[in-house]
Amino acid sequence: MKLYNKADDYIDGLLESYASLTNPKSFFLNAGAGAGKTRSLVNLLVNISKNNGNYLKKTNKKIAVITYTKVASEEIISRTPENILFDISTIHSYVWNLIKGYNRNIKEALLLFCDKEIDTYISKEKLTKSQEAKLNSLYLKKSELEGKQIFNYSPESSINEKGSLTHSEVLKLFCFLLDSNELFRKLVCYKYPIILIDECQDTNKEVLEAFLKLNRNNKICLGLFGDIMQRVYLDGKADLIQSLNGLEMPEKKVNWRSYGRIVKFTNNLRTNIDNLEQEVCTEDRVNKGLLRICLVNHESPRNKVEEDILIKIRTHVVNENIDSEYSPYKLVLEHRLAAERNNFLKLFDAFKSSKDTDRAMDGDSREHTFFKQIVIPLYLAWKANDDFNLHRILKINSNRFEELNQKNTDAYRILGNIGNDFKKLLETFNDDISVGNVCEAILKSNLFDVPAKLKDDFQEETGWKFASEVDFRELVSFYKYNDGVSDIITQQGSKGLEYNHVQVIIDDYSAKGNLFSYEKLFGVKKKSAKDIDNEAQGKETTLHKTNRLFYVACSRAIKSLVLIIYTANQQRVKEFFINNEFASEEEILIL
Ligand SMILES: Nc1ncnc2c1ncn2[C@@H]1O[C@H](COP(=O)(O)OP(=O)(O)OP(=O)(O)O)[C@@H](O)[C@H]1O
Repeated sequence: MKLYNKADDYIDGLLESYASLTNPKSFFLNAGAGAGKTRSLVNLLVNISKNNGNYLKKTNKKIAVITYTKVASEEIISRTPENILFDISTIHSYVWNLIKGYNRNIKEALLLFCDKEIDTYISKEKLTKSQEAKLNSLYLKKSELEGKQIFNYSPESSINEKGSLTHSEVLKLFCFLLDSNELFRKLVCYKYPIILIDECQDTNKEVLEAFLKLNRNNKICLGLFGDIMQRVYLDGKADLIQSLNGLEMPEKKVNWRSYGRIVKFTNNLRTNIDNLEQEVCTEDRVNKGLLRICLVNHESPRNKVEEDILIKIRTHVVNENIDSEYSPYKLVLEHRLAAERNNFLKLFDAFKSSKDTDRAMDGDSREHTFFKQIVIPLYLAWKANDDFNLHRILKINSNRFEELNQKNTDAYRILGNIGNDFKKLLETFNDDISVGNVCEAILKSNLFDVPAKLKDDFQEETGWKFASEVDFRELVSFYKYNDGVSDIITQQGSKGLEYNHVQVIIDDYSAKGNLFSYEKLFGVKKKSAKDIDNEAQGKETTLHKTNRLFYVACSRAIKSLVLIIYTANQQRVKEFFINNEFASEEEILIL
């Protein structure tokens, strides 16, 4: 039996005592990556269910568990028994379930928000053209609101149906009601005596403040789980630690995810920030784990460099018995870098040309659903010569079979026609077909309902107009990436996940955003005047944000971590790692 680190064994019992229904104590479990925060949260749910399940059922109370993503809620739901006792959801679903139906209050609040905004414009001496336009749109919104009785919202949808509440409105309404409506506040406290929030460092700051205030004035248990070093979204509360007066602050010390070398490296990334130092979980892991830092000239061809690194590290991993195989996950800064490596760059650029790139890229629109549910499976079944699946997809999705349900139909003729149209459709498929050609062929076949935006007038602002000219294979690759099936993921998107082998791709030169700058972090690029100014005022700078993202990405690794850094100054980056004692000479490869 390998000796394991017992330093945190007492934590789950402590949380259980805090989550008492008679003597609740609110807490913030602050712990580094891989410390088992999510595991402690799930254990707490199991304990609550054991200790208070019957009482909660009898009184119709529940435990609220708020996660950052839907995937995280699903993960917790799958690991939790007696789900009936818990409301496990994202913040948007949770707050909407609480406020929906309060139509009169919602209307009053929205009118109030509108009036406040109108007042700020009216009080200005002179308005610019865009401010005038905004003011007019507010008057219009106000008059529409006045005639509205029922408010709708769809938490999971990225498409904002006309007239439905927006994501930020729903959060704002919740905070407003919690603050101003005593009955609503009482209802929340009665229904949810324990409210647990995972990844609280990234929870919307207004909502978190509202919960903290609720906790100060009421007898509930607010349980926060998080790591301030892993705040990667701008919406989170930057001064979280300073606002936790009165909360218990247990800390977990052990890292249950990574091997020793990686734990040492990620600990180093926190020095001078909060000095949180983690311990390795078992004795046999202490001297294990691989770290390599590959410094590459930023003008080098990406594919060739990365292929060479893959071969080199694979040989090392296998020969040194670190693992029997090496298939790393690549963590990149932006979708664009993933597109370059996953063969959908033209499609990415097409989506980038749309008015709302995020929406075009998120894969949630009606057009995306059409492709994902029908067209891609058809194309893949055609490529695989899979007759069974081809006909299955046709049967499930084609509207033409409805004709068979009518009286006195000639089933033989109808099925014959469908078969002919399907055959013609498949004949148009080929390896070089474009997205537009596929849509055209599907429209012509009259077998499926094609969304309006994909019909002949491909609409420009959605990005589909340019996408129509792109090779259909790019769309196939895009959906693989979008569904998380590919081995490339963004650094932000990797939060909460873990992989045996990780390559963090650092390439400021291919990334187009300016929120992060690794070259500044490594001292290759000078800090901007704004950075220096922010620093002097104790405010957050690009360097802080980049360091946190770097920590999140590196701490996903279990057995090996390889940094591939494209830089304008390999020597300077080397000095950064050596001088800070982050890595040794042998761990750095200049390529
Ligand atoms: N006490 C434990 N014993 C064994 N394995 C554990 C223990 N605690 C956590 N783990 C494992 O360690 C890994 C990390 O746990 P978890 O995802 O809960 O950490 P986390 O603190 O939420 O991490 P992060 O903040 O990096 O997302 C998981 O594989 C989990 O199963």
